[in-house]
Amino acid sequence: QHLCRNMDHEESIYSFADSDLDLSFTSVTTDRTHSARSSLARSSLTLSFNESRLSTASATPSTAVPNIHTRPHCRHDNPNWAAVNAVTTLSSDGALHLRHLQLLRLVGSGNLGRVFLCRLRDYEHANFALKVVDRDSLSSKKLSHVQTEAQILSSLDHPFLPTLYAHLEVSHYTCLLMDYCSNGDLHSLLRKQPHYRLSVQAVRFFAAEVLLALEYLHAKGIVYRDLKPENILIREDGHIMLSDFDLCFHSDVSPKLENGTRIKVGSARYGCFGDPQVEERVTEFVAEPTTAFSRSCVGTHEYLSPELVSGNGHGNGVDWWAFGILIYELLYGTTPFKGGSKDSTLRNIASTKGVRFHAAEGDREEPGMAEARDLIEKLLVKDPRKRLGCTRGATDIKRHPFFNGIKWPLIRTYRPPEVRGLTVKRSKSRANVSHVIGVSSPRRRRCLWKRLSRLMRIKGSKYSLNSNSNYYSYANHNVRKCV
Ligand SMILES: Nc1ncnc2c1ncn2[C@@H]1O[C@H](COP(=O)(O)OP(=O)(O)OP(=O)(O)O)[C@@H](O)[C@H]1O
Repeated sequence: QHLCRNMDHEESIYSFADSDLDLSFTSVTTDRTHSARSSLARSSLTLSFNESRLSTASATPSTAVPNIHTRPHCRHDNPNWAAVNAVTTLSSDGALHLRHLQLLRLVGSGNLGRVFLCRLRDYEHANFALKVVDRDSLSSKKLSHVQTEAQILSSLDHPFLPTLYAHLEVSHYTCLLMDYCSNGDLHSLLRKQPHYRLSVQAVRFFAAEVLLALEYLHAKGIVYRDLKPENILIREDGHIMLSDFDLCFHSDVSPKLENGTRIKVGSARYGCFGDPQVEERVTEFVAEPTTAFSRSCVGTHEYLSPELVSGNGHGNGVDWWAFGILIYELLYGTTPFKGGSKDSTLRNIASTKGVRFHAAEGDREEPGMAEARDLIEKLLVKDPRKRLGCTRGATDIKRHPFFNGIKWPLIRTYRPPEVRGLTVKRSKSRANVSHVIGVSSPRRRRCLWKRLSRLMRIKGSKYSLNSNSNYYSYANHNVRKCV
């Protein structure tokens, strides 16, 4: 074992070579800031009736095979890629090895493995998360989950999903190098809020980002099946990253362009700020895995949909149900069908009783709550055939009044809401903005905002905009036609 330990500010830093490995890391300190997942985190269950999983990829050998996932997420403005590329350029076989990594601390452990904060040697500014799975300690079923996760991770390219920088198979360990989320998970953040509740504006922000992540997964035919606040990590910049793909299943999807959908738009005569709404027929892209089917009962009790509980088979609708539960929990601090025990929770879900909203006494109705309740009711429809999202996916959900005003392509540039316990670092990197809106430099961005502000002044608006404005400034004022 080649571990060199360097105690620095009570932080253990480990550098190691690939040979003679012991990655049990029993002596590594745990992250105290986020203490990984809170002890109240709910664990996922897996009960297989007739497993239909992704075909599993064969293990990648540890050496001599380039294990870097350079495809499509390789953007020059991502400092993590720059660091990985620099290291692998100097590596004799062009591959990344464990010896290139420095483990800083343990950030959490789950069913399958442990996750460490780490850096590449000599690249102090690029933080990564390394998920280490000891394959020898896992059942064949859990091993298939690891392979599912690795396979899905390697196919993702979305700002609200993890980038897999490298996949290492070393001895009996599988190591996945991903983006590190310094703000912990949404479940821990929720527990820091009064009554475990977030404001409507904060919920709208997080839900909108989760919706985009689910939309992307579904467009690839991936049904996620484990949506819950514990699996929504928060990056350094306050934007989300959905994690934990071991319970996903894969299905075919046939993307379609649908003509003739009627949507309400601001009238051209009134420009950005016109109240009168006119209807317009639009062509929409719909990519929803409506034929997805699995019988495995997987997920987390409080988030299981009725069709999952019944065990007669389920499809894409389980994610839209869970999305409804998520919005409910973020707003109300608890889940709607929770009972005194796991069994009674499952009974409540399976019963014909609909969702009920528990307002705490003395609660003032926040603007947006009525829309939120309406959306929740439409998502928590027990019959998946009638549930919002099940036929046309996120396309229909995005149009719900709860999300009114959100400029979906710009959401990556919105400033995250101010939430107790959330420390947001404004990224100076261009990657922060260019991924979605294609504005390639801060200078160009400033120009865009200047032009936008000028345009708004011309239109006689009393509102001013700047690139740091919080997203709900946009949400409240319809600037649709201006951008
Ligand atoms: N990229 C990351 N950045 C920061 N923390 C992370 C990251 N990935 C995972 N974690 C934390 O590490 C812990 C375990 O991670 P994860 O849930 O992926 O492991 P797992 O073994 O798949 O767990 P599960 O039991 O949910 O299947 C969690 O507390 C999670 O919040």
